[in-house]
Amino acid sequence: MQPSNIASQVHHENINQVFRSYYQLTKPRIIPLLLIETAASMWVAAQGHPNLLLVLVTLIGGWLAAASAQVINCVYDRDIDYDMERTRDRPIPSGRIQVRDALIFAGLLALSSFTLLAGFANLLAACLAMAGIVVYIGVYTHWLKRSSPQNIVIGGAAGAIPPMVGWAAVTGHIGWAAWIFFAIVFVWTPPHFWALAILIKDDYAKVNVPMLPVIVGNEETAKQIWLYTILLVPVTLLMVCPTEACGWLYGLLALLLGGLFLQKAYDLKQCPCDRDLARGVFKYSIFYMMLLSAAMVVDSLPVTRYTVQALVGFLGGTFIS
Ligand code: HEM
Ligand SMILES: CC(C)=CCC/C(C)=C/CC/C(C)=C/COP(=O)(O)OP(=O)(O)O
Repeated sequence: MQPSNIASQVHHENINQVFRSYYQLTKPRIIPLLLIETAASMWVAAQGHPNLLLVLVTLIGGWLAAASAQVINCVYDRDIDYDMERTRDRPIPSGRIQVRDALIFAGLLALSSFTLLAGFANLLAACLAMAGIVVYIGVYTHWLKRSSPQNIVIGGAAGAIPPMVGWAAVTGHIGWAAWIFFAIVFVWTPPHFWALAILIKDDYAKVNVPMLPVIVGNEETAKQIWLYTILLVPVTLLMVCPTEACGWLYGLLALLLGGLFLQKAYDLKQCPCDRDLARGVFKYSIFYMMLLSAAMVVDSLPVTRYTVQALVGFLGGTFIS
């Protein structure tokens, strides 16, 4: 190969590496679920037919805001990320990205998110996305993560904001159903995170981050996971009654998915040191939120509503006659 070709190949690989590092800084694997919730909320708010261009714009705006929040979190936590095995290879602790560059990147992401949402959705959606960044950084990362075992209970409010962004983008206000979707994610977050925290508590203990299992042990954490899961099921049903934002198909699926969640959380409560059970609850929590969101979308579609109505009418008629 010619020296000039080798130089150009090396140059391309370096550029790819830089892009990859900035992408990695946004903790990209977490964001899709936040966007799935945002989209589901938009489908429910628009009763099954949201403007698809608005959905696209809102998801891009939501992605930019969540990415900005994660980049600032990576800057703030670079000291502990360096000390934890799991996070040592992140772009800042491994020296691939400088703090100043990361902050500029985060600023540009937040600015693009605000501009896009304010310009093409509405100001409320844009402000809510910015509130998500403020709560995640101010309340969770700065205030509570290193000082309280309840850090993710209160700080988890940040992760519950995306459905509100979606609702606001469609309706221009925050309705009751949007608050209930917020509550669903809020109550779901402790089982989601504490199950994982049982698995990685040694890492957190090493850097003095008081995650619940580090402070109270696996048994009490598993009990708390169980209690939050019990609370989660009725909260999901509030979307059906009294708000009537979702129909009975969603209600049925929410019960089914919630029942499985309860089963897994109960098994973990019985054997709090079983790492496979903890991993099972963590993985299921993600699957659960995806399917619950999908259930909201399917339920909101006009075709589903007609079919369920017809079916209820038919069964009712058969039953009466
Ligand atoms: C304060 C609240 C939360 C905390 C502390 C938390 C913490 C974590 C942590 C530490 C991981 C492992 C990530 C890694 O190894 O890099 C994780 C994974 C994940 N989280 Fe959360 N989480 C929270 C809320 C949420 C919310 C609201 C969502 C979305 C609705 C979410 C979705 C996910 C997903 C999808 C993964 C799996 C990513 C993968 O495939 O590796 N999390 N979470
Ligand atoms: C609307 C909007 C902008 C919302 C943003 C909400 C958001 C980014 C939620 C993510 C929560 C999360 C994955 C925390 C990871 O905890 P950690 O950072 O303590 O995990 P670590 O131990 O892996 O660093």
